[in-house]
Amino acid sequence: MAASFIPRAIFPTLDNLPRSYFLGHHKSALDKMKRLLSSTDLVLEVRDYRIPLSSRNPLLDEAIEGKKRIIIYTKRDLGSSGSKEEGLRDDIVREWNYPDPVHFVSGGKIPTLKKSAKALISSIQSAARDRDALTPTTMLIIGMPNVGKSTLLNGLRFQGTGNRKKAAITGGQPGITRRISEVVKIISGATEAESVYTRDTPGVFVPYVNDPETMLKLALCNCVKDSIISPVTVADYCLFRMNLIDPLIYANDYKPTNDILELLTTLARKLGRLKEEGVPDLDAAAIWFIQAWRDGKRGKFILDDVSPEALQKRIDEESAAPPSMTQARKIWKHDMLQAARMKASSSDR
Ligand SMILES: Nc1nc2c(ncn2[C@@H]2O[C@H](COP(=O)(O)OP(=O)(O)OP(=O)(O)O)[C@@H](O)[C@H]2O)c(=O)[nH]1
Repeated sequence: MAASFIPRAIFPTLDNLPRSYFLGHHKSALDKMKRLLSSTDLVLEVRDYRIPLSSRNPLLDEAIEGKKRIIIYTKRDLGSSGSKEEGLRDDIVREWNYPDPVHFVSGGKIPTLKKSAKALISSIQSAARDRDALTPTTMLIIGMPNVGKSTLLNGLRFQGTGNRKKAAITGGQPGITRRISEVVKIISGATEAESVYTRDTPGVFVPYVNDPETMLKLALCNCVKDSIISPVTVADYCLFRMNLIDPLIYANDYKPTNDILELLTTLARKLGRLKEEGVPDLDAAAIWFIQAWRDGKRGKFILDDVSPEALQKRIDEESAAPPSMTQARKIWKHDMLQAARMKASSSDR
């Protein structure tokens, strides 16, 4: 770390930050998912490796209670720097989820996903064999928005059937999948009873996020649309986290700093992202800065605390008077109105 630079120890509290992203199609997908569960043998719950706690969804936990589940942490390639401690960290995540099997996968593209999907396929086959049934196994792939559900489905299908054609549409923004898909064969068994079929589902967000920092982590990992929280705020959070690891991560863009506006102004000029009369476009520079981290080009690190106590701490926080689903929808509408007003007043200036 640069000798004279002292990173911020805490990030400023942001009381006005939107804390919900619970859309109409999230609610209808959840309702339909619940109806499908009676004919589902196995659930694959997908979470983001960089936010193993924040990408859990208690709503989904509640909906699938009693169902056999395998938990998959995707995007390991974006959160893993290859250090020795990571093995211990992964063990803690496994313990959090015991007795559900846990897999860590890497790769937004089929060839890279192929390797990590192999162990997962064995785990699915083992769960399918345990059913000891004469009919094929049916699964649902569920999780928060943009965690990589559709990508995983395509990768599993290639690994399990040899079919490379995409069965599910994927994309870099949350909400690409809007409806529960038809069933797709992902494992061809020696007999039909040994085959496995799955449905892809739209990402479902939590109704309300108690802790503003959790909302920032979800936004930084792109589980929330970029239009919901100001990109400058998300970039500032990204800078804060980079500084705690090593400010040299962004040495290509700027010298070590705690001042996001200074950094984005320089970056906007460097990238040629200028508005009328040469005014630096800070939002455009912020999105570029965030995206570089999301793509693994500005440091690979995780955002949640992974310690044996962290899961229980999170559950305790979540149980502190959660709003009802109706209240959550109201909060969401209020947050959106507020954000639109702030946007309108800043463009008037
Ligand atoms: N680097 C990397 N990228 C991944 C991985 N898994 C998925 N992605 C990328 O993450 C983005 C989101 O993937 P999707 O599969 O569309 O996510 P989803 O969960 O289906 O998204 P929703 O439509 O919101 O439900 C895409 O750009 C993928 O290429 C991974 O393991 N590593």
